[in-house]
Amino acid sequence: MERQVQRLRQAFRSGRSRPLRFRMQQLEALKRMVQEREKDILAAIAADLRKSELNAYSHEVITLLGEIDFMLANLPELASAKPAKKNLLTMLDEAYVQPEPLGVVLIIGAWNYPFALIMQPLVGAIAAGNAAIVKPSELSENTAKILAKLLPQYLDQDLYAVINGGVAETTELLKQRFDHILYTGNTAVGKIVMEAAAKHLTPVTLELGGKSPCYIDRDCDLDIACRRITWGKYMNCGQTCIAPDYILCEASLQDRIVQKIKETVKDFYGENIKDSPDYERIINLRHFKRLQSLLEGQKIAFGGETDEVTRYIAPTILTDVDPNSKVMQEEIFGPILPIVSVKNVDEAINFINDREKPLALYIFSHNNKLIKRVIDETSSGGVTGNDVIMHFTVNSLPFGGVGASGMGAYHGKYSFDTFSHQRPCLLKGLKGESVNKLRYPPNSQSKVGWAKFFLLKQFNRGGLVMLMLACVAMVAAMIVKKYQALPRGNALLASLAVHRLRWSSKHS
Ligand SMILES: NC(=O)C1=CN([C@@H]2O[C@H](COP(=O)(O)OP(=O)(O)OC[C@H]3O[C@@H](n4cnc5c(N)ncnc54)[C@H](O)[C@@H]3O)[C@@H](O)[C@H]2O)C=CC1
Ligand SMILES: CCCCCCCCCC(=O)O
Repeated sequence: MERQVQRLRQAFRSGRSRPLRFRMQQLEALKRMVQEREKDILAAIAADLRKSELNAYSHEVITLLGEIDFMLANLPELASAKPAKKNLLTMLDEAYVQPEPLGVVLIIGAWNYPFALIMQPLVGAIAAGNAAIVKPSELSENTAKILAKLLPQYLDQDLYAVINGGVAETTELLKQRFDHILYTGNTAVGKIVMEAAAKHLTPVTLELGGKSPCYIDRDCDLDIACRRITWGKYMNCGQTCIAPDYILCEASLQDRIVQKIKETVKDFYGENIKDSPDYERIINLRHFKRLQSLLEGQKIAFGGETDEVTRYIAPTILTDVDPNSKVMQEEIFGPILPIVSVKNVDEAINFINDREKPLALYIFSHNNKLIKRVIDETSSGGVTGNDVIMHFTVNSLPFGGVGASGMGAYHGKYSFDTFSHQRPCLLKGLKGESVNKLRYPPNSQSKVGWAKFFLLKQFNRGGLVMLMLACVAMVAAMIVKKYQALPRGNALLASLAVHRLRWSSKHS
């Protein structure tokens, strides 16, 4: 592994990944891979999650293609140097921020959207000019295999590599030095990743999980709210990091919500949910058993059927759920939807704030003021009002967690920034020592006064024009005085002193 990382580092040092043309070619190749090998990719996802090819395409390919197109269209602007505002001391210099690639980055993906969670960060890493190693989840083994097979066929093999394996291989990989790590997965492993990264002072983006609450206000169209919640909760069999984890609502709404979700489930998946091509399965037996144990002792208002052989768990609703019960202590990550009663929105806000900051927060209401209030008085990775999941699809919004749900963000411009260093550049000439004298020792009260003037004085547009005119006048005066042997710097300082005196009298 060490040799592999070294190989990538050498390729990165050759500078090959930096030119925009190269980055665009690699992104085009990635797009071609998705288009030409679509059938193989969808089949692998289908095999891992028992997902229909149509759903695999909708869940994992569409947003990825959007992300690649975004980068192709915006890369020249994203990668360009941005001029920076200057102060009086650097007025004649060049100041700009130049995004630069970080080096060799590591992307560790989770199994629940096994293709997108590797590919979408990879788009950002390539766009920003890095070399990258990707480590797909071993639990979604078919997608892991297809990634290892296809990526080397389409991408530069010295700069981009796939490493497959489980805990042992990832542990070994994490011993290597990377320039950034983007990890997607559970919080416990997130801590392991951060600890390993700390040994090399490697910055991390942690895309973690959590319990994303969904508050339904009394003043709301329940039909629409329940349809959207049913979609977001049961897609991918509830194995979505931003799925609404539980519902908070007034007790009087509970039965109507159950009824409406029940009807929607029938609309979406038919009478026999097991036969629906749109209803997935739990990834493995360990997660299946974990989910089964969350049902113990609960009041099941709908669903609850399970089948261990096929790892099927029916869309399930739990009512009158005790906030202290197990199902409310951990992220559910399955098709189980608890409803917890609260008296009003104040209690809902307190309920949310009493717990770890979630990855997503959903609020359903006709009342926009109430939605804004809940946003203002809580914290979460992201928010969607009157819908679920959809903020994930807007690539002008940063996607990521806060607090226990993660750190850093990606998607669109934010992916580019995550994998870049914003390098401040100030290019000065070798002239102007007479002014520089002011910052060289020995220091004096007068020099401090000048430093304050040069570094703190703010000019508005009019002031700037006046200063320019003053400078032109000074240069003219210096030419005239050239023969009087007055040092240039002194003439300049003499004129600026007028400005400084006026300014100092206001700021002393
Ligand atoms: N914020 C986000 O964008 C997303 C977050 N998630 C969260 O991920 C969780 C589900 O994923 P997991 O079950 O964790 O996926 P997982 O079991 O696939 O693990 C994630 C990655 O960590 C590696 N890993 C596992 N144990 C490790 C260890 N001891 N040391 C080093 N590496 C190790 C795995 O090989 C895998 O590549 C949920 O909490 C979910 O909310 C899932 C998808 C997206
Ligand atoms: C149009 C719907 C697209 C849904 C994609 C949802 C991905 C959620 C993130 C995750 O859990 O990895």
